[in-house]
Formats: sequence, structure tokens, C-alpha cells
Amino acid sequence: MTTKEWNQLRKMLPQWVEESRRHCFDGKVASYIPELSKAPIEALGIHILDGRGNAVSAGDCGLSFTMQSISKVFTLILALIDNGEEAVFSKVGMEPTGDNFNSMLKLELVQPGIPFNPLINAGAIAISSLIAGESSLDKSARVLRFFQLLAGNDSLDYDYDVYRSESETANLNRSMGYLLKDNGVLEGDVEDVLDVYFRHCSISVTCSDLAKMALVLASNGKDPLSGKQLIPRRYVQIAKTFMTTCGMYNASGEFAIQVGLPAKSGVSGGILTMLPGRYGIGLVGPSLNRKGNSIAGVELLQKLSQQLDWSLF
Ligand SMILES: NC(=O)CC[C@H](N)C(=O)O
Repeated sequence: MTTKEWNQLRKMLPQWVEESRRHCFDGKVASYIPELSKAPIEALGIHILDGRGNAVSAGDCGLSFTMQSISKVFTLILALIDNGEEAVFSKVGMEPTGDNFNSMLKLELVQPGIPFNPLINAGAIAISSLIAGESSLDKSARVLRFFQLLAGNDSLDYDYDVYRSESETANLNRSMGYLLKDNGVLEGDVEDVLDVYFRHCSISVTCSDLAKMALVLASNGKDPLSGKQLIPRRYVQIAKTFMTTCGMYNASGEFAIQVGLPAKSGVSGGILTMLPGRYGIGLVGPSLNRKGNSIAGVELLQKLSQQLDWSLF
């Protein structure tokens, strides 16, 4: 972090958060997973971390929330570590869909019926079946340990209320699982695969956990604080590319133009993003816009990117 930028962030971030927070009431908190509807609509928090351990945060940074779709980036990476590129890309494609994250339209329409990419629900469910482990609980335990390692936080755990709430109501994801099984994409028992998926979506984090995980990606897989290479560089490259093309659902093109950073959002209102080589960023704002991204969070990132000239493009 250059001193000038650091000083500007320190000075301006609280004000930019408050300006962006006003947009919260133009959006809605997700309710299709009933437990998520309890999140505070007016909340907005952000944490920015650099490779020397300097951090700046503002707003509701103490809020815990579930990773939801943000987890898909890291299960993809674990599946790549476990199976290699060729095996993973025989089960999921590399293209954006332009459809909603939970659409199964193209699974039926486009042969050979494999998910278009690993960041839509169908793709992430297929990825869950590729995680190595003896049983679904064993696979989930490996995922949780991997996330703890990246976040540098051994106490990361599931939010069991959100896990149960999703598992009990996930009729659409369940149908997708069975269709994938029929298309020959899923390995193993469908309910077991779905359990791995619901569990990783329900891992509870704060903005600083997300910022730390993002910093590892921003540093090409190395934890700059410990100096350890936690993820092979190639797999980080793949993950960042998907985040740029598909990370903000079917608003990824607009986000690339307005913000210009690799990012991944979740229906809990979390966004993980980064300035490659410089910062890891974790943000939460549970009120969502029509495309399902944090409404105030996207506003805030737009402001940061424009004020500080962060776009990569
Ligand atoms: N977009 C999301 O964050 C979706 C994740 C959520 N667990 C679901 O499957 O619907």
C-alpha cells in the first residue's frame, strides 16, 4: 500500500461506506433460504488488507455471514488440487451463461449437459462431487480445513441454522443434482454431494476472513504473511479468471466495466474481491440488487475503484 493511498483510504473509507449505505433500502435481503432473511438490511462493512498486514476497515465489520456462492471459488481450487485441470474441466465448462446462478435451463438445452462454469450452482454442485474424501462428512471436513488455512482462522465453522434452512428448502438445487447425475456429471450419491455443497455455502465468516482469503489470491497463492505457497499459481489464475467472467453472476460484464476487479459475490451479501498484487478485500451488505449482488457493496466498490483508479482494464 503506498502511503498516499493508505492515508486516503484511512481518511475516506468511513465516509464512502456511509454514502453507499444509503442504497441499502433500494434492495432486498435474500429470503429464498429462510434463515438469510434475518440479516440486517442496513448493514455495510468492508475490510482491506495488504501483504504486510496493514488493514483498514469501516462500517459493520463485526457482522458474521455465510459465504454462500463465495465458497465456490475455493471448492473449485480444492477440486483442482485434488484432481487436476483435465478431470475438472471434463465435468464443468469455462463459459459464462448469462442466466441466473440457479438456472438449469442450459443443462437440458446444451449438449453434453455439463454445467457452463464452476461458479453457477450446477457447476459448484458438480465440483462438490470432485472433492476427495472417504465420505461426504470427510469431504466437508477437508473443505472447512482448507478454508481455515486460507483465512488463517482455525475457528471458522458452519452456521448450522443457515445450513439446515438451505438443506430443508433447496428443491431447485436438489433437482439440479438429480439432473446432473442423470447427465453423467455427478460422481456418487446425489444427497451426499448436495450435503457437501450446502455445508460449504454455510461456512460463517467476517469481512476480515474474506479479506485474508482474497489476499492469498491477490498474491498468486502465497500467504504473504507467512510466506507459504498455499495454492499453486496456475489454479489461482484459473480462479481469478472465473471471478472476472462469472463472479458477479449475470452482472459480471457490468461489474468488470464499473469496477474492473476479479470478485465473487454470495446471496448473503458478501463480496470477496482483490487488487492483484496489492490488497485482499472482504465486504458485506446483505441488501441485494436485482441481479443478486450486494447493492451498497457494488456502489462502494465502484466508488473505491473510480477514486483510486483500481480497474485492471
Ligand atoms: N448465489 C448464491 O450465493 C447461491 C448459494 C446458495 N447456497 C444457493 O445454492 O442457492
